[in-house]
Amino acid sequence: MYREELPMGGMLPHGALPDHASGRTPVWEDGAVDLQVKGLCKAFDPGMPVLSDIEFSIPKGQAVALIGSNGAGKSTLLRCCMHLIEPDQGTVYLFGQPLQAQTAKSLRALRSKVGFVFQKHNLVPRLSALSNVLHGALPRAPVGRAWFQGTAPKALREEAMHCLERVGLADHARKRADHLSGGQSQRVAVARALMQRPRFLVADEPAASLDPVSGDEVMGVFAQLVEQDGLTLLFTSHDLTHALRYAHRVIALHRGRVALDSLSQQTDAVALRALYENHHDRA
Ligand SMILES: Nc1ncnc2c1ncn2[C@@H]1O[C@H](COP(=O)(O)OP(=O)(O)OP(=O)(O)O)[C@@H](O)[C@H]1O
Repeated sequence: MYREELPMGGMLPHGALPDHASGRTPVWEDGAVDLQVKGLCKAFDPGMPVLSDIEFSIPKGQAVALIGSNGAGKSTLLRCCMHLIEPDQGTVYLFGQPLQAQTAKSLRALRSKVGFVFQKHNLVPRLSALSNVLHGALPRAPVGRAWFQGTAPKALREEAMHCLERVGLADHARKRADHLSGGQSQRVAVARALMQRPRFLVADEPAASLDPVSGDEVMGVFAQLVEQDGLTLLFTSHDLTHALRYAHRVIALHRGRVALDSLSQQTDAVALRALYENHHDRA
């Protein structure tokens, strides 16, 4: 059902992400686990838990949508998963490594394999799209001011162009970031994340500030990267339709707890929608 509904402008290859409606889901057994969360709890104020007993694992290559209403704890969970903020309890394993046991240097090394994309793309406005993409190489390449004025090594510039091609923006490489549309800017942010050569993409509401067509284009780019490059994807969204369309698996948070997980509950699209809307009504 959802396959025919994809309004992707041809960006998602036919037969790409699994079809919740048909119940056809890939087998994820015995593969590497990129992210494992065990017993995670977080409160910003004493006695006011924002996240309680969160548990899930994401195998390599899986696309997971984290959905929930405002204040459900989605962004806090993403940040705890990458140790951008410290959980109060629980353990997070990234690529099999427990994050709380890492030194600052080894944490940076693990995180360098994760490409982040946020709702606000945070591009440098006066720099070109290509220069913004080059920023993604900074963790692995020597930094130089002149770099961003066009003297980055040829190999890196070619790689950045390739990243722009992947998001359909090679023609806009020389355009200043502040002359791009919101959807184009977000795709440049995805290209910048790709320049990190990530294994895992994490996106916090990447389509929330975009119109529906641009939002679908950005999500289609993510879907293509999952399908073609085998990248793992974790994104938050308020939009159940996006979640069903662009993720293999949907995890819904409700008041800081996992209220449903489409993988463990083997829920089809109709049941998932009903469950989610039921949770919303009770929120
Ligand atoms: N730094 C912080 N200090 C105090 N409270 C915080 C902080 N960050 C988040 N919160 C609180 O934690 C709760 C969950 O917020 P979070 O941003 O994780 O939710 P969300 O599901 O991402 O919401 P939205 O969809 O609106 O972005 C909210 O009540 C929020 O006020």
